[in-house]
Amino acid sequence: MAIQWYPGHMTSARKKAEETLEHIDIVIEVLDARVPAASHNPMIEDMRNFRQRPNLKILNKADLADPQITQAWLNYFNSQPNTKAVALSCKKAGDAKKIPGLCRQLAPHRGTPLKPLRMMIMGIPNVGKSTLMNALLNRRAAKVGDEPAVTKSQQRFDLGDNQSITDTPGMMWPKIEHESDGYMLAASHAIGRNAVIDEDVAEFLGNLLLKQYPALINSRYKLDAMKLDVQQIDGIDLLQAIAKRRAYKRNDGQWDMERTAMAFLTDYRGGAIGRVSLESPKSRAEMIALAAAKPKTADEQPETTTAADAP
Ligand SMILES: Nc1nc2c(ncn2[C@@H]2O[C@H](COP(=O)(O)OP(=O)(O)OP(=O)(O)O)[C@@H](O)[C@H]2O)c(=O)[nH]1
Repeated sequence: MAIQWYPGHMTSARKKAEETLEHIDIVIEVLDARVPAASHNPMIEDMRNFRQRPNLKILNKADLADPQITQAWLNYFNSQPNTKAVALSCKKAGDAKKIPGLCRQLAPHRGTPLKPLRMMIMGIPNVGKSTLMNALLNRRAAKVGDEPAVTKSQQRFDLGDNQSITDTPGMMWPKIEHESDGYMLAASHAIGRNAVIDEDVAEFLGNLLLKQYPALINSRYKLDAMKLDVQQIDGIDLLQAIAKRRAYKRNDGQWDMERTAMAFLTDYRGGAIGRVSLESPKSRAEMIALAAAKPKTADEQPETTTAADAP
């Protein structure tokens, strides 16, 4: 899949974030609770470690994620040094209000008139940074939209009580190592439509959800009424079944798979299928072990000098 996910404005956003971090006490990294590892930007980790700043990880959109898997992720993140993790839904009134208190626990020496607590929200596009910001401020200070890269520049706000918070634009990193991460990010809308083919993303998502949540898929799309066995079909079969059930046809009489893919992705993004997570700490560890065991292609091999090359 060819994904152009590193537009120029993200390079300047990264440089600006590096500068601001010097004057920040806590990094609040917002993740998508349905894909907490895939939505973690390793560049943020590098910057944070360089400045040795503690880290509050917000597993946001927890209202859309599988609660059991979210708990497994919280256990995993909370076992990491200098890190605290919480799952919440920024859309729920009150959830975001817990954040300053949690940050104070990570930086107990801050939050006085002489040493205010300076927090900074970071994360990839569309994970809910601006929604969180607005919930903290009780007003629409930052623009929100269900598409990547709505926020274009940093904004700093005074929260009162010797606390300030800086919102940053969504930041991606130049090379996504695992292809499945690219698909998960596209499904969750961190990567825009112009970078990926919706039908490929929908097929990937269909395969994954059929395996992990067959009952939810069956119930949403009434597959048994179409005499389809949810255990036996794949992502393409699922999309074709949705196209037929909803009678999505093009003018030339063919099934409209583009419209079907969009409808399926919209269902997932809005939670219409149910509460689902695309990865767990266990599935993540398995995927990484598998990728490490896979022989590298010629492109991925480090350059080596063979005896034949020797002078
Ligand atoms: N269901 C649900 N949706 C959420 C939650 N938080 C944010 N959203 C939605 O997710 C979409 C993206 O939210 P934003 O706050 O604009 O995300 P952002 O991270 O600021 O995005 P960029 O500006 O692209 O970096 C919007 O449609 C929000 O309404 C949540 O906790 N639950």
